[in-house]
Amino acid sequence: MSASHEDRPTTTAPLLITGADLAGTGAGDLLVVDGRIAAVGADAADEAPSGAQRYHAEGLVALPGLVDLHTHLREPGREDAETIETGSQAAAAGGYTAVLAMANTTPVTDTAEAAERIWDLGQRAGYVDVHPVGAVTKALAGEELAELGLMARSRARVRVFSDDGRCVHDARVMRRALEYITSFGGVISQHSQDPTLAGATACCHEGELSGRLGLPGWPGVAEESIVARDVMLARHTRSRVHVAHVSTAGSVEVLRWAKSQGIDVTAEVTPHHLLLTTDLLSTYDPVFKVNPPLRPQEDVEALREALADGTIDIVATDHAPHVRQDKEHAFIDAAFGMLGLETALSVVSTVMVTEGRMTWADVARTMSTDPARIAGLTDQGQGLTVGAPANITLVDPTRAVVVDAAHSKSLSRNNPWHGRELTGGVHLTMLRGRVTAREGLVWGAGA
Ligand SMILES: NC(=O)N[C@@H](CC(=O)O)C(=O)O
Ligand SMILES: [Zn+2]
Ligand SMILES: [Zn+2]
Repeated sequence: MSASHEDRPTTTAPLLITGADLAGTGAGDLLVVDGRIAAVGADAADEAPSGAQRYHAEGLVALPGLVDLHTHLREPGREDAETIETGSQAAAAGGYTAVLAMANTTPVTDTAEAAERIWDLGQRAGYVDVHPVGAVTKALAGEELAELGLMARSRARVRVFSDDGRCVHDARVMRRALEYITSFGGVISQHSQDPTLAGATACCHEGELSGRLGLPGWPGVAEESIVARDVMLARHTRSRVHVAHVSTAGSVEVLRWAKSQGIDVTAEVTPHHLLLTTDLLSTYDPVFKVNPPLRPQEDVEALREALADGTIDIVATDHAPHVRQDKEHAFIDAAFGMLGLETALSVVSTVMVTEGRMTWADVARTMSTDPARIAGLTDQGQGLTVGAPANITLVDPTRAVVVDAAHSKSLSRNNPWHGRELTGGVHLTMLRGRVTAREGLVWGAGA
């Protein structure tokens, strides 16, 4: 839980963060005054008022606060698995300053009131900004459009709409939704899974292994055919679609083509699809059961390449907490989903930066600025620039991290990274100049 005030750098006074690598552009200083970045780079120290505190960040990387476009917080309805408070704590500990909370709660976030309540609870907790994602269809039933316009015009300013957990399968409904959101610059985030090709029981990549394990398969084409359909619908409607949790090389090919045609499509990949493969299922451990399923190494390689070359725009966690009673079942009956907020940066650091596929500037783009831009956020993702809100994440790029599921801020323990050694970890997170996390301790609005 939270710690005493003494452990927390006070930030009411101006703060000079010295010597950090500024998002991969070289070492410099950051001056934070009144919750904003007041100066950046070599002259920041000259501009610091005499009373400014110093925070020595030599050897660390400073990133703009991370933004997660795909989080499940389970409140309202399943507060035994996660609450807005605990999920926000996990997010802050993981270097995030904003998350988008998916709509598949009970009840579903399909009204302006429901969306405003989530935003308010997030602000009250005060660890990260919690932006509600609005449902595309009422109760995620896939039939009638939800109150998209009312949610957009509400205090919650909803811009991202998704039936995530379910695919908007009816092409006519998807078309209507895409048409509707153009009036306020929204985006539909699609869970691409054709339920007629991969139904509710499909729980494993369809291939040699699914046959051997006797588990119902989920073929890549169930994803790829929806991605292909949706980019054509986006072109037809001159609207904007975002592909959630891309998992196959075939989807990457479709995205590459769609982007070459100027179609307004963006896409995300999860940390688990960048590192874990389907053969982990040979033990039937349900912690590795997720939608879409873990895929073979060829797909993982294609996803890494696509993230590095920009075909896949961003990394999103799909943090999906589940209680033991829902997860610790025979594989076929267990819930889909795995935790991700606290480990995402370490996984990306390990797979993409340490192994030379991306720079820290790419991490800033794929985990902060671009997710914020896709979500239409106005108070996040401006980068480390003068005048921007001081949303800053300090990363120790060489730290050896051994993941321990027991030390999570999440209420749930379905952590597929338990026991793994990763390179690079979050040192400190700051939201509008206020430290929200440092070395695993977290502080909210009330601290
Ligand atoms: N990813 C998952 O396996 N599960 C998600 C839903 C989803 O993202 O499809 C959940 O809500 O648990
Ligand atoms: Zn999904
Ligand atoms: Zn999801």
